[in-house]
Amino acid sequence: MYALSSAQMRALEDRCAEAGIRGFTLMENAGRAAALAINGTIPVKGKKCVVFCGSGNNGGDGFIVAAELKKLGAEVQVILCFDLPKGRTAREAYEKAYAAEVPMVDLAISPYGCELAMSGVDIVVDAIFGTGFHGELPARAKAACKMINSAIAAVFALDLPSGVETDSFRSDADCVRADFTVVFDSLKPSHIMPLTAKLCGNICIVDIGIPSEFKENLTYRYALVNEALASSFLPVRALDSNKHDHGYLLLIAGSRDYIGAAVMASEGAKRSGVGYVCVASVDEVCRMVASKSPECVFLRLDENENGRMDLLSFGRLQKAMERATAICIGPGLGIDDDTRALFASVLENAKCPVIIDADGINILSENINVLDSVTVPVVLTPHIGEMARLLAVDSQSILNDRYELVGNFAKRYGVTVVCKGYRTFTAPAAMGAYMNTTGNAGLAKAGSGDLLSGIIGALLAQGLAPEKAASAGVYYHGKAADLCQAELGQMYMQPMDVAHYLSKAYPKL
Ligand SMILES: NC(=O)C1=CN([C@@H]2O[C@H](COP(=O)(O)OP(=O)(O)OC[C@H]3O[C@@H](n4cnc5c(N)ncnc54)[C@H](OP(=O)(O)O)[C@@H]3O)[C@@H](O)[C@H]2O)[C@@H](O)CC1
Ligand SMILES: [K+]
Repeated sequence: MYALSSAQMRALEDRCAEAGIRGFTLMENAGRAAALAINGTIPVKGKKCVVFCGSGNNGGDGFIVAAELKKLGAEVQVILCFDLPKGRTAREAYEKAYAAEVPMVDLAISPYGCELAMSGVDIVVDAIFGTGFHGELPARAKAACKMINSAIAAVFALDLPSGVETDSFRSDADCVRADFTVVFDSLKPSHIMPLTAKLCGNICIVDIGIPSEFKENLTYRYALVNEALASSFLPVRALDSNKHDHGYLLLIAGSRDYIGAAVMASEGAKRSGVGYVCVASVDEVCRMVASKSPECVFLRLDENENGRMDLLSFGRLQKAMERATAICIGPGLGIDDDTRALFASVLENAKCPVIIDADGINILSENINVLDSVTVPVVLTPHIGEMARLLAVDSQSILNDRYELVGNFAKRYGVTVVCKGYRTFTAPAAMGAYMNTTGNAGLAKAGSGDLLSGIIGALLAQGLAPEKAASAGVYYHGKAADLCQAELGQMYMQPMDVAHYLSKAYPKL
């Protein structure tokens, strides 16, 4: 499911106008559909309803809702938060409510009248601001939002809760906290981003008469990754295919101190459809992976005095790199001069997509500009702490502004970034974000990231575009964790258990 930005919504409105569909027709459709959605949730007949209207088109929708709710038998009042609408379309809507004899009270002139209107209210409709809102709520709107939030009533927001920005995921501290949001035509980015999504309550999307063909060629900026989208990204397995048709993942992972990372990454990879998993590592790691995954092939590299891969082995690695259709580097690698040089050589010589995880990310953050000379697609899978290191800021700054910071980083370096954490999201090199909908706190354990990098690596190796491999990988990793949690519980579950549940998570092809 995709979301449209406020600019895209405006462009659609313009396109409708060019096609002879009046703004007022869309507004009437929106208001009627919203009134029906409200009545479908809580039958309004005999109920006391208050509609807070702003002076823009969101307010215009509010006037239509007020007239429609009255028709449905509700006892309705409008609270005018600002001056009467100046725009022609919203003015027409106001006149409709006036003609329907909906009582109106002005917040600036009669605060007491507004309090009276709100006493014993059952349903509140928030039509103060919609997609036009930006910045901070003006004082009068703050007062209105406080009245809405303190009412013991069901709160329905029209399009967006007032005080929530459409595209930036910022919201005013006093914004409306809705129980339900009636969304017009399409989701907007803030409906799906976790911090603002929780302000919307339950979401109901209604058709307002914008022809669907107008949306066919839009470049979507934000996508909510659900089963339908994730499964549409998965590779198709031809009936007559053989192992060579399904890719060759070269997994450069592990060291004497971090043997398990390669075990988990290879487990994720081999359970995700790839034809070959080749593990390149020191002898002890190869032995351990072989004992768990006899299906893998191995490239044993010399071990240096720190128990890490020795740069002198790089010649042998290069041969495997020629064959690889994707490379995953980083899990359990450790950091020293050899692994730094090994990492730099892999980036320099890779001819296929590369996924960089864990210590690969830590090495990269020492000199992020090496990405400027990389010509193959790159996927990075940092958690918040690693992302902070990549951006050289503190973790709290990332948490405050993660979509913008990570999105700008992905664009600046031309890489796909999987920013891991609560509601992991994937920022492609182009623009926007894929918001994940699966996963739980049982994944907050060492090894989960290794498993994920193996899964994404396997999907990349099968030829998926980086943002599709990353967002589908994150989705099925999270779905497997949700299935695992349901049977084993968050305390007990381990990444290797999650790998087992991939069998139930992936669609049966
Ligand atoms: N797209 C469609 O097809 C359809 C859309 N419809 C409806 O239109 C809604 C969008 O309407 P809208 O553009 O008039 O903006 P709205 O949210 O009512 O705000 C009003 C004005 O407030 C202003 N403003 C902003 N921030 C402010 C601040 N901090 N403090 C003070 N003022 C501030 C800002 O003016 P600005 O400051 O930018 O000059 C803005 O223009 C949309 O959500 C949906 O409900 C439907 O009718 C059906 C068809
Ligand atoms: K609103």
